[in-house]
Amino acid sequence: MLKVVIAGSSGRMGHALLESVFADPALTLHAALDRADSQQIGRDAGDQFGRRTGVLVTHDIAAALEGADVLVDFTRPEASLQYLEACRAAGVGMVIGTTGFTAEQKQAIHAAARAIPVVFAPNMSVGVTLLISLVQSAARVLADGYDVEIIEAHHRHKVDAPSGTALRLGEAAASALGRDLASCAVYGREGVTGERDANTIGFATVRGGDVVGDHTVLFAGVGERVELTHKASSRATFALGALRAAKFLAQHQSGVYDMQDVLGLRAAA
Ligand SMILES: NC(=O)C1=CN([C@@H]2O[C@H](COP(=O)(O)OP(=O)(O)OC[C@H]3O[C@@H](n4cnc5c(N)ncnc54)[C@H](OP(=O)(O)O)[C@@H]3O)[C@@H](O)[C@H]2O)C=CC1
Ligand SMILES: O=C(O)C1=N[C@H](C(=O)O)C[C@H](O)C1
Repeated sequence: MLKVVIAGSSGRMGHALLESVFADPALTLHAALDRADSQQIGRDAGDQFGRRTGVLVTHDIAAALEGADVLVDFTRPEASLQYLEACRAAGVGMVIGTTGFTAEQKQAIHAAARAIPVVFAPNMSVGVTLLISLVQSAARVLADGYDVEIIEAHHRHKVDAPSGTALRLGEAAASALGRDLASCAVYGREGVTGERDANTIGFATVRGGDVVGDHTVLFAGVGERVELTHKASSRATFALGALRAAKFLAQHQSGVYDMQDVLGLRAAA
């Protein structure tokens, strides 16, 4: 049985992860972590599902990692980096689903992954992992005369924009087109913007209600458009992917992996 620690256990993804761990006989909940000031501290991690697990929610990271196999993190960048340092010190692998990292914070993840295995992906669903490959293929075919725009929609509670997935899709399109996303991205438009620069990749963000996560990559040419869309209807898809990543880590050495590695799609990318 793989012993899993869930960070951010009282969050939206924390709930989805706990449910998926309880449903998988190959996994056992080793510890559940939350903020020191969370009202969940000291309560049974199964309380919100009407079950008794014997695992009390804690903020003691070092104690939570004792004897653990993997930590799964869907929190905020500053919390993820604290968990990462503790995982590095304890020699425990980590699945990072959190989004919104700066370039420097991403470098810190790569540095820690010299010592421990890390799966780091802004979207753990099978569908988005496939979408990344489809976008790369489409961008190669539609390299000339097609404008690339990325549209994403999420629930009203999301704090980062554009979504990590939208940025990853933008990187996939940019690399297939031989561009650098940092210098060609346009994040929203307002006022007299002038005509569209053909070399840019545009991003548009929608926030509202309970949208789990929609992403469209639009290739707009003259006389036609190609739209590649993924819509998540349940967080279970992300949780199942993250737990698949946790099992993958148990078989791998140090390094940074993504969901293409976990799903064995790397060669096809
Ligand atoms: N890779 C993927 O497939 C997916 C990634 N995500 C990403 O996962 C992250 C979490 O999303 P979601 O579950 O909706 O967010 P929530 O806000 O619902 O949950 C975040 C959890 O992290 C905790 N947390 C926040 N800040 C800290 C901190 N400084 N120290 C310790 N714990 C902290 C929160 O505690 P508290 O409530 O007390 O603040 C909460 O338990 C986001 O970055 C999101 O973009 C989401 C879905 C899929
Ligand atoms: O915050 C969310 O909810 C999600 N965040 C991820 C992202 O930023 O890409 C993935 C998913 O779309 C849900």
